[in-house]
Parts: sequence; C-alpha cells; structure tokens
Amino acid sequence: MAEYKEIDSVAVIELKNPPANALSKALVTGLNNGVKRAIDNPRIKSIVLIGNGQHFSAGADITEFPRVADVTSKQGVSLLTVGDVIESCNKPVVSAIHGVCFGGGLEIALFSHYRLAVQSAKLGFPEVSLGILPGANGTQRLPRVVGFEVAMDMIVSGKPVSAPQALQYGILDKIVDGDLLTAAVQFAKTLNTVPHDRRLKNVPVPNSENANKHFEEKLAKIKQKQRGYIAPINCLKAVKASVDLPYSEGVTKEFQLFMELMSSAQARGQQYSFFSERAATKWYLSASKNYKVSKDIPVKTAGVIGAGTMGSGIAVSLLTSGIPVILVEQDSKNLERGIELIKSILQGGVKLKRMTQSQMNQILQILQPTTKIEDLQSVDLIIEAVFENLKLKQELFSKLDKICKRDTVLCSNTSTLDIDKIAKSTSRPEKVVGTHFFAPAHIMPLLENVYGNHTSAETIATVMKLSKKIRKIPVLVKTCHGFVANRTFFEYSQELRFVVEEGLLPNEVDDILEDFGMPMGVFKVNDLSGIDVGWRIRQEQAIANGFNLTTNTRYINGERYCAIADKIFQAGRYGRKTGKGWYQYDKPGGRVAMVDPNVNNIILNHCKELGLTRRKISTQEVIERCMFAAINEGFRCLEDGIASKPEEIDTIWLHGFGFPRYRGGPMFYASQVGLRKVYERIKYYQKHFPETSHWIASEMLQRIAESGRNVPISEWTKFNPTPTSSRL
Ligand SMILES: C[C@H](O)[C@H](C)C(=O)SCCNC(=O)CCNC(=O)[C@H](O)C(C)(C)COP(=O)([O-])OP(=O)([O-])OC[C@H]1O[C@@H](n2cnc3c(N)ncnc32)[C@H](O)[C@@H]1OP(=O)([O-])[O-]
Repeated sequence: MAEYKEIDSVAVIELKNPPANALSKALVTGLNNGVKRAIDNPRIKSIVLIGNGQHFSAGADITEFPRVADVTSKQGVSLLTVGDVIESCNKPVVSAIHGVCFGGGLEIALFSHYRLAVQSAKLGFPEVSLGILPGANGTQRLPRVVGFEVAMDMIVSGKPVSAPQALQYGILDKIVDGDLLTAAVQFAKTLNTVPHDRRLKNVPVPNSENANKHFEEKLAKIKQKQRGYIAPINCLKAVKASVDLPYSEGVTKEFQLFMELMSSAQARGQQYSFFSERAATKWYLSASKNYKVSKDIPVKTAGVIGAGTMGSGIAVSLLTSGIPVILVEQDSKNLERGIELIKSILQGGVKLKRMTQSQMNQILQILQPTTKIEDLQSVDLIIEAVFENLKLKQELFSKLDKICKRDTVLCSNTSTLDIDKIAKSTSRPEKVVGTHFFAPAHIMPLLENVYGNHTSAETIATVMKLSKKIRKIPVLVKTCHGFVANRTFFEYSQELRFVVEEGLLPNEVDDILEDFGMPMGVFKVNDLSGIDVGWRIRQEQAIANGFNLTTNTRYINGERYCAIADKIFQAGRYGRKTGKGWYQYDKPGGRVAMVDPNVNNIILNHCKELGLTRRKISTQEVIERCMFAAINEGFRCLEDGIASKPEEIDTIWLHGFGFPRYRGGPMFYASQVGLRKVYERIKYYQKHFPETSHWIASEMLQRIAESGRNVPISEWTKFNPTPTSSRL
C-alpha cells in the first residue's frame, strides 16, 4: 500500500492503491508507518512522498465513506494524524506530484513542507461535488498559501488548477521536467531543516483584508448558481474561518462543518452519483458481450448528416475531439447555415478562452462540408440528425448502406424511434445503433447509446468508446419507443400537464420543480426544445397507432389525454424560437420567460369547455405525481431490459435532464423516500386516476416494497420478475 525505500539519505514513500491511489485506511496506515520509519532512521535526512501509477492521489477513499474516522479522527491513524506526523517532522518532507492530486491527496501535500510537480499535474479540492468539504484541514491550509479569495474559489467550485497555475499561486515550489522521482530526490537532498514558515499552521492568511466583502459576494453567487446545494455554503464558511479564527479553532470549525455535510442526505446523493455515473458506463449484455471484452473499431473519420441545431452540435463535439467530419446537407443554403452555426459555437469557445483563435482555425480545417452524400463512402462512422421521421430515416439508411464501405457504423440521433425499424432498411443491422444526443449537443454531457436486437457488441463498443473520446458520459440502453430518457421523461411531463389541467398554471408548476432542484421547469424545457417538435412526435405516434389526434381529444384508447399543449401549438406558439410558447419571451430566441395571460386563458377556456373544476394542488402532490410516474416507468424499463440497472436511469436524468446531483437521480430519490411509501402513493394515484396507466405499479417495485425490508438500490435488480434471458 505505501512502499518504503531509501535513496541515499532520502526516504521515498510510494503511495500504491491503483488505479487512483485513493487514501484508504490501509494506505494511510502504511504512509504513517513509512514516515515514522524515516523519522527514526538517523541516516535519513529528508523524505519524498510520491504516487505509484497514474496519479499522486485522488484523495480519501470514497468507498470507505461514511466511515469518516479514517479521515478526521484524532484517535488511531487517520488522514489528520498522519498529516500532523508529516508537518511536525523535523526532516523536510517533499510531495512529488503527477497526474491528479485531489482532496486528501492535496491535504497530504499541504502538510508536507515542499511540493514539486510535473507540468501536466492537476491539483484541487473536488469534495464539494461529493457534497462535503476538505475535512483534513484543507480549508485552513490552502488559504495560508494562496490567500482567501483563490482558496474560496478553488474549494467552493471544486475545480482543479493546472501545475503552472499552482506554481503561480504558490502551492507548488517547482515544476520539474524529466523523471519526477529523480528530480524530487535531488531537491530533497538540498534541504536540511524545516523553516518555521514551511509548517503552514504557523503562517497567517495573506491578502485577507477584503474577506468579508468576498464572502458576501460569493454567498450571493452560490445561492444563484448552486441553488439548493448545502456543501458550497459550508465550504465557504470553513474557508472564512481561516481568516476569522486562529488555526486551532479554524480546524475545529472545519470539523463541525464537515460532519454536518458528511451526515447529510445531499452528501449521500452526490456520492451515489459519483459511483452511479461510473457504473452506468460499464455495459454488460453477456460474458462475451461487455465493456471488458468487446473490441471497438477505431473511429478516425466521421460523417454527420443534417446541419441543423443538433447536427451542428454533434459535428462540433467530434471536431473538437480531433475527429475529421464530413458534414452533409441536402442543399447549399442549409449547408451554409450549418457551417455558420458551427463557426458561432467555436467562436463562443474562443470568447470563453476554451480555445484560441488558431485552434479554432485548425478545427475548421478538418471540417469538410458537402451536399454529395457519396462523399461519405469511406468514413468509419456516420451520425444522422435529420427530421424525426421513421420513413425518412429508413430511406436514408438504405442509401447509406449502398454507398458506404462494409465496416462503416451507422448511427441515428433519433430520440424516440425504434432502432430495429431503422436497421431493417439496411443489409448491415449489426452496424446500426442509436446515439441520442441532448440539446445543445456540444454541451450536454449525456449520450444515450441505443442497441437493437441485431446490433453487434463491436458496434456497441465502438460508440461507447467514441462517447468517452468526445467527452460524453455514455449510457447503453435497449431500443424501445423513447428509450429510457424520453420514455421516463414523457410520464413525468405528462403528469405535469394533467396538474395544469386540474388546477395549477405552468409558471407555478415550473417554480415547484425549480425549488425541487430541476435546473428548468418542464414548461420552460418544452419552450426550449420546441412545442412544434413535441406536437409532431405526438401526431406521428397517433398516426402510427391509427388514431386521429385533435384538440378535443380527451382519451386515446381509454387512456387519459390532455390536449392543452396541442392548443398552445395551434395558437402558433412554438416556444422560444417564435418568442412565445408556454411563456412570452422578450424576442424570438429570447431567454427571458414571462408569464403570458393568453396562455392562462387557453388553459382556463380548455377546462371550461370540458367542464373541469380546477382545484388547489400542493407542492408535495406535484412532486409525487411527476417523480413517482417517472420512477414507476424506470422500474418498467428495468423489467423490460431496456435499462439493466437503476444507476443507468439515474445517470441519464442527471446528465440528460439536469436532475439535481444531491438527489442522486429519480431511482436513488425513490430509495431515499422509501420504496414502500413510493409504492403506496402510486397505488393511491392509481385509485384516483384510473384512466392513466402509468399509475399501474411495476411488479418489480411491488416485489421490493412488499419484501418487508429496506432493500439497498444495488440489490434491486434481484427482484426483477423478468428472467435475464428474455430481457436481453
Ligand atoms: C478529507 C478529504 O478532504 C476528503 C474526505 C476527500 O478527499 S474526498 C475525495 C476527493 N476526491 C475526489 O473527489 C476525486 C474523485 N476521483 C476523480 O475525480 C477521478 O476518479 C480521477 C481521480 C480524476 C480519475 O478519473 P478517471 O476518469 O481517469 O477514472 P475514474 O473512472 O473516474 O476512476 C478510476 C477508478 O478509481 C476509482 N476512484 C477514483 N477516485 C476515488 C476515490 N477518491 N475513492 C475511491 N475510488 C476512487 C473510481 O471509482 C474508478 O473505479 P472503477 O469504476 O474503475 O471501479
């Protein structure tokens, strides 16, 4: 765990806990023993701490949470006690940093007397994204190096800094080239004693004169940008304590604020999210088809068909990851518009200093726009983002099948259509797969990859690997109407439309959802994605089911239907792009949503025409109805084998719909509410809304709820009534 060796008068202690050198109990104990051994050996004059493998250390071992004693207890060995051993040591201790130096890893480095790093190292305190704060004195030590303001920004945002930045801030003493260990040992040999100010607890916080002003400004920003999250506020208070209190009292304040967070529901949600988004990418169909064994085809060139909002965003994701793109449009006018969209997105990146102008120009060098689809014949992979129409996509895939080389993987950016129906129009269904991007495609982190019954493991491995290359979080799901994302989101938004039909107005519903932590209420989301797009999908589906949908429709095959959205569409209100939808906007494309009495009139007239009496609806009922409808549909996706584990559903909601990370996702939220209660409430709503089939409780949910025990989320799939064989 912590390997000890001596190089002349220098003791070298190597942190060894692959893959990220997480500071587990065993590693911290090993480190403690190593430092003590060096202290006791008279031949040793200085000590070097270095990480084995890819990183220095990713911090405390999150898998050992919530056993915080390993981190903060003063009894036995913990991160804090080994920190004190390092700091009080009379032999200079040098931390030699490469890869990441995060959380407890950076705290170990700040207990050390000197810090070196290679150019590519990254240093930071990401604890806030786990719902906690740096609990091994990081909030008291970092300000003593970088000053109050920089420490506040680093700890409240959780964003790491580069080695050159860390050198500028004074965190690092030196950036070394060549072999890190050699350089660190050489450096350590030049050190004999530990000057007083090399023990950070002895150092005052520099540049803290405006701390109160910075504190208030940051607090206001947190309440705006990190609304609902408690960790950023405790982080801020802890860093402020470094200015307001002497070191010994500051660390006590830090401990109190740390424990508040560590025992919070939010921390549980955020730590679950850390592991669920990693678990979600580990796809498994069988012993021979899974993320470990299935080989991918390298994607060196790509094609994108359709240069609209989605197509351009997808092209930018590929281009900015270094993949040359052939962009196809049916005519030069649409092609020009697409190129302009791509240029404006990249220019936005230059403005935000995410890239330089010359990098932008280089990226545009690997973009090849064309109106000739034949130009795609030799690309490795194609993603189509044309109109959401099955017939159109089938014709396109049949054409591509004839044009492209045998190996080309054909992907569809459809958000609802059955991949098998698209694949059927080709002679290579094993190469056809869904790659469902979320708008805006160059920003939203989620990529819902959808396999059909004939999609090969090689094709799946190819898109899952490509997703990571273009910096997306991939989740693999099985094809069905709406896949997991839209299938669960549909029930959530459907229920909210019923709530508007029964008593609340769109802005009231959106306020409740935003207080719950959603980044945007459902009616604002509708306006963003386009009310006409939703109307077209509903019409397509009705036609596919041989049903004529009108604004007077109340039931579809006995299933309750709310036509208010269709009436908004009929009123020519298509959303932001037209400057009016569920809300009025300052201009077409505008972002400022204002309540529009015309919309409320459409709703009130709708109710009057149908003789509906409106009623008061509580916030709790609104949250229960939209969340439990989505959760129940989530369980149905597990039963149908569309999703294979709850973590996939939660990762989709976190990164596709911006579900609040501190709630972990709808399925984790259900586990916190308690499945017994969720099940009882679903049965209650089934009794009250018999014409809505999404209130028929999932059998899997029923089984877990009636198991009489609080089944952890990791065991839920054991209760799946559908045998694995018929799910895959
Ligand atoms: C007192 C003290 O102040 C407090 C209390 C703390 O210190 S709290 C802890 C603060 N530290 C963090 O928040 C850093 C969290 N880690 C990361 O940001 C990233 O992991 C990474 C380091 C930048 C690597 O990214 P990657 O993309 O190359 O690979 P990966 O898939 O993410 O990770 C590779 C594997 O390592 C596992 N892993 C990574 N960091 C871990 C950690 N800190 N604890 C336990 N496991 C960890 C991860 O689950 C995955 O496992 P598996 O899925 O293979 O089984």
